[in-house]
Amino acid sequence: MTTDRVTPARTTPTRTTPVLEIDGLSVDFRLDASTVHAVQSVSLQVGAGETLAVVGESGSGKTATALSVLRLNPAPPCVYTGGEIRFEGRDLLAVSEKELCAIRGHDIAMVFQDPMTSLDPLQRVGTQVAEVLRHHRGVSRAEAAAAALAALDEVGIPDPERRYRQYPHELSGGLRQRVMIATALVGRPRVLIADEPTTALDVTVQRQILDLLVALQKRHGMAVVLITHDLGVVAETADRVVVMNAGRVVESGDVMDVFDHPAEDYTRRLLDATPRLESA
Ligand SMILES: Nc1ncnc2c1ncn2[C@@H]1O[C@H](COP(=O)(O)OP(=O)(O)OP(=O)(O)O)[C@@H](O)[C@H]1O
Repeated sequence: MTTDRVTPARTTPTRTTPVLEIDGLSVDFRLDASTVHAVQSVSLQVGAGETLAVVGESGSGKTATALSVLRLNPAPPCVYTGGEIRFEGRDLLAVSEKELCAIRGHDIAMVFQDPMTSLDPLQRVGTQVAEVLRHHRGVSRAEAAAAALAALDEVGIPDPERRYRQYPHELSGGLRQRVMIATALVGRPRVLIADEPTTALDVTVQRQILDLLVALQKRHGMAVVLITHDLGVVAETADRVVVMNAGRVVESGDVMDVFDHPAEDYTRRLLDATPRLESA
């Protein structure tokens, strides 16, 4: 039997000091004939060891918000029209491209839905993981290779020595996503932004990847921003949730509070569209 209520499967831990803070962010896409106000005065924050889920229907501005953190929205047509994104006392919308380059992948990393678009098809996967360290940490080739191998092992890739030398097309979707996670985490970022990291995978592999992300977060104490359509995933993995609609935050709070007592009709409708989850 299914009902329309999601039951969160875990309690919400204490909020920690924010590592990343988005404050009043507004983002437009200026097209020839019109302007899309994709993100409107969005504020959110995430602390070390905490998972913040960002949910909302398609087109609600989740990805545009996430990409803004590293200024990865395509400009043009993207224009950042307001707000601040604070990381370690710096406003990421104001720092130089050089500073931002040093932060990307090192302090703040991202994992996307489709690893095929993020991985270089012409480079061995191990080399791609190692490149992050070569680029950001300036370590020797041998050190980077050893760390990349360890990272492939850590994300649960079987026979990592062999996989290291393979190209993305030789790996399954699940293994490719593990490589992406290794690439994101090898630099030991303080913030991981995961945008629909399991959507392209089949259901059993989705579960494995989510479990992996949760385990890695616990081990390394990262702040995680998880963008997803799947409120079941939110109930199981996130501490707090931000609900977006039409570019705005309509509701936010601890997952259990928001899911048990949604204040907004929009949140209620999202929850109503989600099959019941059994408590763990
Ligand atoms: N590069 C772009 N050029 C023009 N419009 C864009 C661009 N990227 C996003 N938009 C628009 O901005 C709005 C927010 O899009 P966004 O991708 O952030 O939504 P989303 O909530 O992440 O959706 P989904 O869940 O489908 O990924 C949408 O109206 C979208 O069409």
